[in-house]
Amino acid sequence: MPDLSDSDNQSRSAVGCQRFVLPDAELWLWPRWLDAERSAVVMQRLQQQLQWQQPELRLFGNVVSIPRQQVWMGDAHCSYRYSGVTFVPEPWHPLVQKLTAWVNQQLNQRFNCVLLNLYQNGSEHMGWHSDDEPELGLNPDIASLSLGQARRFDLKHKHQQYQLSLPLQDGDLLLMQGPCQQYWLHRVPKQAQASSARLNLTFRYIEKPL
Ligand SMILES: O=C(O)CCC(=O)C(=O)O
Ligand SMILES: [Fe+2]
Repeated sequence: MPDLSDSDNQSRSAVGCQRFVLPDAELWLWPRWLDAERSAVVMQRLQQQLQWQQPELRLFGNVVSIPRQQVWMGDAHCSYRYSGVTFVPEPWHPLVQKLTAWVNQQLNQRFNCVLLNLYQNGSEHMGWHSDDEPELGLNPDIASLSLGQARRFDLKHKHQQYQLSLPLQDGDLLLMQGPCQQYWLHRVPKQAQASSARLNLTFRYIEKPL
């Protein structure tokens, strides 16, 4: 088992980090932030050890299962409501907690909850949305770590003709900053040629109520 605390990952200013300055958003990408060996271990353990769920959501009046599996995890106060359903967080899995601490240290963040998404193959996907739930506050920073099968991550501006696609590969860490969630949508589209599983973790911060 690779020691996840033995990090030689690059800091934010290091070579290898790509910065995308967009209208109304800023993105940072650290390709291969997690090396292939660590990534494979993390992916295998989390696939096996988490209680993956496929909740039903109400979308435009219809009740449908989400086209992927997910786990909502974090500090106890981090309940999260979207599409008419409230998700109470699972307690921290030690490996997810370690990754979160690691991301926080390297990105100078204080993420305290994580949405884990498991896409078994290219037919599983996530539609256009913004992570703009009120719990996250205005202009939240959101980091996303991708493991396994490479998938396309699309972004499009809500009011202007801007679009962007990033191929997110095994081990890549992406940070969305600025008013990205207010002005942009993002999605993971279906991709027929993607035959194996991808696990994605999005790190978020929810303030503790007084
Ligand atoms: O799987 C991904 O890369 C995107 C996940 C995402 O957008 C989300 O969890 O809100
Ligand atoms: Fe999202």
